[in-house]
Amino acid sequence: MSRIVLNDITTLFAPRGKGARSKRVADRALAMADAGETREAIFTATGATLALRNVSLAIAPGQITAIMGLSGSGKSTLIRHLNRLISPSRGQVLWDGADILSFSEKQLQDWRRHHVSMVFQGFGLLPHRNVLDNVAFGCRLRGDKPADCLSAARHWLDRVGLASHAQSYPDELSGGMRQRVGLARALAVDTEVLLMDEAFSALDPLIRHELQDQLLELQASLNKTIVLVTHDVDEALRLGQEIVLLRDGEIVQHGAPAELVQHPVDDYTRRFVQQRQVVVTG
Ligand SMILES: Nc1ncnc2c1ncn2[C@@H]1O[C@H](COP(=O)(O)OP(=O)(O)OP(=O)(O)O)[C@@H](O)[C@H]1O
Repeated sequence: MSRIVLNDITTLFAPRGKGARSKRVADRALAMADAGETREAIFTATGATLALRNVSLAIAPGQITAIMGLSGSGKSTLIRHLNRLISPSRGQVLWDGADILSFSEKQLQDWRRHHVSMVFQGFGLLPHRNVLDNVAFGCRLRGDKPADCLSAARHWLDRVGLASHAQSYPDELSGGMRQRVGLARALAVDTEVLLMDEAFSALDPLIRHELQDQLLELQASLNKTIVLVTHDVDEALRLGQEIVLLRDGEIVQHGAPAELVQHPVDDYTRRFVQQRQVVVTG
């Protein structure tokens, strides 16, 4: 059963402003969204961007879910709801049935440290700490014993093929190596859920491919719940066991890769998956 569920999420980014005015704008934009107005119409009338509209999604446990869609379709906004980096204007984000939007700051911090980690596109490494300390960082932050964190860090550095670079600093590594460090750091925290926002996008195609293979190899034994955002249809189809296709903030289709390829629900989905080069069977 899914531990993490988005329940009818609608998210607006209102123009900067204060108090009553800002609330009036948000209410008007929500009313327009409910009336089925387009994003453009809502933006023109209110200045608010409708990033997600009525998104409901149960994340498959122990599998890789790939969120794909064009630029601006709402992918990053969606994944950031899963660890409450962004809160919706309306709707619920449930963890084992409890709404994480009602968590206190302390509960939220504890929950993130124990259950959900994130790998970013920009690597997010600490420049003044060596690779080993960077990998151990999330585990240390959680308050685990330093020796345990270092031992986990060594283990994961070894698994991503960077054991010999433990004492290097981030600026001494290539982009691909830095992303491996980011991945090792997320794995060293050993959370059940791993969020990856365009984690491989900045890398050149060959290295990207290599890292995708590495992720698949690791996942074969880890069986983590992984949610990854990508605008690259090949990456989504290679890695995802479940694919969620977004358009203009709405889920157009959600299913297994073969389902999207063989039974696209509309022309948009068909055109999207037709760009692929990978072979999808099943
Ligand atoms: N902080 C923000 N303030 C205002 N608008 C925002 C903010 N973040 C995102 N948006 C808008 O919300 C919409 C969805 O953005 P989002 O970043 O989720 O899309 P995306 O699919 O991840 O795009 P990309 O692939 O280009 O990163 C876009 O129209 C974007 O301009």
